[in-house]
Amino acid sequence: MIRTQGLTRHFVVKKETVEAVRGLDLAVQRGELVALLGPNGAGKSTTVRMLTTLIPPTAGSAHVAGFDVVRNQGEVRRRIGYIGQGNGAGHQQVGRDELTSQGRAYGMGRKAARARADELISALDLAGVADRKVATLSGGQRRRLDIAMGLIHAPALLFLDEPSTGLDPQNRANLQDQIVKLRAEYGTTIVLTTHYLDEADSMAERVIVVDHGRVIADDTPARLKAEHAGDRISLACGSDDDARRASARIGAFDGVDAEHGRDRVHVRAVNGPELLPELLRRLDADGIRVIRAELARPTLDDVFLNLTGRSLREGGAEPAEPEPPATSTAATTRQNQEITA
Ligand SMILES: Nc1ncnc2c1ncn2[C@@H]1O[C@H](COP(=O)(O)OP(=O)(O)OP(=O)(O)O)[C@@H](O)[C@H]1O
Repeated sequence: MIRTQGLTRHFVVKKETVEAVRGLDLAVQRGELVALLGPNGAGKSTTVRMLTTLIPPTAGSAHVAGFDVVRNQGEVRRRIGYIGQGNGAGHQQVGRDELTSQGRAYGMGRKAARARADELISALDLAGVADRKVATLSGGQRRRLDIAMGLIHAPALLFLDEPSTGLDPQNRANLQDQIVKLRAEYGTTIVLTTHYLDEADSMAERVIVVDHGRVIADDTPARLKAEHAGDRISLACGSDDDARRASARIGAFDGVDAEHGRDRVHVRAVNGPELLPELLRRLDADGIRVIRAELARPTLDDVFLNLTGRSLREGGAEPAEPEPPATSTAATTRQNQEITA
């Protein structure tokens, strides 16, 4: 559905070149729900704007729905829907009329446009508000109307640029449910950009992590977390000596990293839920006292932190916190230093 090769976009601002997107190679298959995840300024919107023909690439190429985004703009536009960051519907218009007009603008007959508007109003739970002026709708309702506008011509591919930015958590969760339902109902391929980690994690089958205009990881959320982050186990031991012995014992496990600092042991592994009871049994058998054990499953933020050394918090990537002093008993890797960060 999407194929790009070396897709690049520069902007010149006051004689300085901003390399917004640097040589992106992407492939999205029909029916996928893909999230482009990255901090502010990573190049997500610029990528989507090139894929939707709104701006031309500086270099490289992109085929969307089978057509070149530069040579066949019209063909691409007919086959895609695009919901940008601003609201698309006119505020003084009635939602249902806006939808019908949008359908007419895509060349649909009056009857067909009305029928499609009715269908989307029902699919997006807008029945109670579709006959009100857009200005009177809540942020979440307006965003759903935007999505209906983008789907009016039944595109095979829908781009959503930051669909839930500005919505409160409840409206955000509702919108995410609606998008997943729509996708199941219509089989639309969906590419969304987000800097909400939970949004990418819960909705997308595939997350493409973008940083400084480049793809730095591309996989399912589960595999990204298993490969680039792992589970973290934190043990509070009965004494500093217990922690030192525990760390040495755990560090000998295959594929497990352990560090200790005072009476604590920090462990990193891929199979935390299965490993933790086993660790506790072995430490107990060795007479090592563990007072408290905590298990933390990884997030996509941990993935980003491991890949870049920065944290992808809502609103931007920040430098990681300085690490507390720790002594490693396993092979020291950058990842296991970050366990304690
Ligand atoms: N029209 C423009 N003129 C100049 N610079 C631009 C323009 N559009 C984007 N940029 C710059 O390109 C870089 C990438 O911006 P882009 O909007 O693609 O990032 P983003 O990942 O979508 O960020 P956000 O999450 O904040 O929307 C940024 O440094 C931005 O300032």
